[in-house]
Amino acid sequence: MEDLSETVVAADPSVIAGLDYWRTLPVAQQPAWPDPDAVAAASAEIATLPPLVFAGEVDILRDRLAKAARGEAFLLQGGDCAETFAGATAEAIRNRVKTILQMAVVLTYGASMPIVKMGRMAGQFAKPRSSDTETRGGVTLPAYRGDIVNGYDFTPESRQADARRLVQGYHTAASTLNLIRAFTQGGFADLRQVHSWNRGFAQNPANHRYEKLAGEIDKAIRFMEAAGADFDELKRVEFYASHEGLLMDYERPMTRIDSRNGTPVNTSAHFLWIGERTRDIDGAHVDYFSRIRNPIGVKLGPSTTVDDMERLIDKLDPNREPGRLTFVSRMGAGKIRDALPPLLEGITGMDANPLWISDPMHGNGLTTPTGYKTRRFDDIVDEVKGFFEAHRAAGTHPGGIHIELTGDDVTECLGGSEQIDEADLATRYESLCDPRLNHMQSLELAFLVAEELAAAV
Ligand SMILES: O=C[C@H](O)[C@H](O)COP(=O)(O)O
Ligand SMILES: C=C(OP(=O)(O)O)C(=O)O
Ligand SMILES: [Mn+2]
Repeated sequence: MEDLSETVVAADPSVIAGLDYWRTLPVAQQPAWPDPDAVAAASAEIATLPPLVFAGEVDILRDRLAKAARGEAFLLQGGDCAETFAGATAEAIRNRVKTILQMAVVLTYGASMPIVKMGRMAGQFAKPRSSDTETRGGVTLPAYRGDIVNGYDFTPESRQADARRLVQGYHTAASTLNLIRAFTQGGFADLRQVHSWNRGFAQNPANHRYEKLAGEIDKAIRFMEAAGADFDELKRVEFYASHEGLLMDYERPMTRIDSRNGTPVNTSAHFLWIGERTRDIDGAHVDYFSRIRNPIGVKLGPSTTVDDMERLIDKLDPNREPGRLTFVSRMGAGKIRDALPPLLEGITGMDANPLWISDPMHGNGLTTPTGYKTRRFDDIVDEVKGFFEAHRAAGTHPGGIHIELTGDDVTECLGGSEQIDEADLATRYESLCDPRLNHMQSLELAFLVAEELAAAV
């Protein structure tokens, strides 16, 4: 009979102490909680709740990302800038998952390469801000820092940080992830459903192009099935959850010890990234993330020096473990061709193997005279092109893209073949933070990236 008993390894006390070392360091971008006892109680409650992801899944993802770093796969990471509690509806979650599945099909088909699918979903609730406050009509209040911290309504009550939101964040992440798992494990993501993922979306040129491609895939599947191939393996799709690891009063209590080997794993998401504003090498975030086993990302903006990058590699990936470290380049279309090549060259002598992905969103923000935060689709495309060019020149692998998107027909980014202009932004602008590509713009971008990828492999 099979022995089902597990060897349970307890954590070394110094490992646990290390997980709290960040508390002695400068910690950027945390809210001013008015009631520290309530925060301590919420964190203690979260620490007793079940993990949202398992250490074994995290390890599989690390292998997938290692493949992407070697140029044998490509990471597609996308979702809201700021998920909201009210936005965690079945329809919105389904539309986002469908959009990512459709983009992944376009990329797989165009580049004949496995696509690692990952949502900025099920925990993307905390936001770093440029300013601690926001002023409207002469009134100044704390900035909105994401639903896990405070409310968006512009009143003193709503903008005050509220520790009860930490626990609500956990439960909203749990129900979102539950639905994602149902969609991706229950047959909905089966490649034989490739047509149905397009149902319900408005008809437009990108959809039309997608339909054509789906028809070709359908034909190929029917041919292979007739020839005896077994496609049941395609019923389930691996789909990973990720968010910015920002809010320490949430991330620390979600950290658990893997009983199989005594190492700490953050169980709030498979993958977490450190933002551009919190990647200080001597700061709390980098220290905490250096101690957990999940694959992690670091955003790199245009001011990043080779020295910054090298110190991050040594601190976060001292053992040069394949799949452990992802650099998310977010330079801006006007800067990437100057800012990325020195980093790609600088790394050659380091025996390091990070995955490089492009976030073409965060370096391309602009505010219209009417006050909308937006981005131009053309700048986004141009930055992606600059990212591929830099890798081509350096002989390194362009390993993925990181996109703010939604499956809904919002009007938040300018351009695309629908030609959204400044006046259109008011029609359907729903993001509480940064502008997202809508469904059609997301598909269009996928077709463009597929062309770049096909040329790169
Ligand atoms: O994704 C997030 C934003 O880029 C970040 O929160 C900064 O936004 P802000 O300049 O509006 O504060
Ligand atoms: C805040 C974000 O990005 P960055 O840290 O690159 O500015 C984000 O991804 O929403
Ligand atoms: Mn954002």
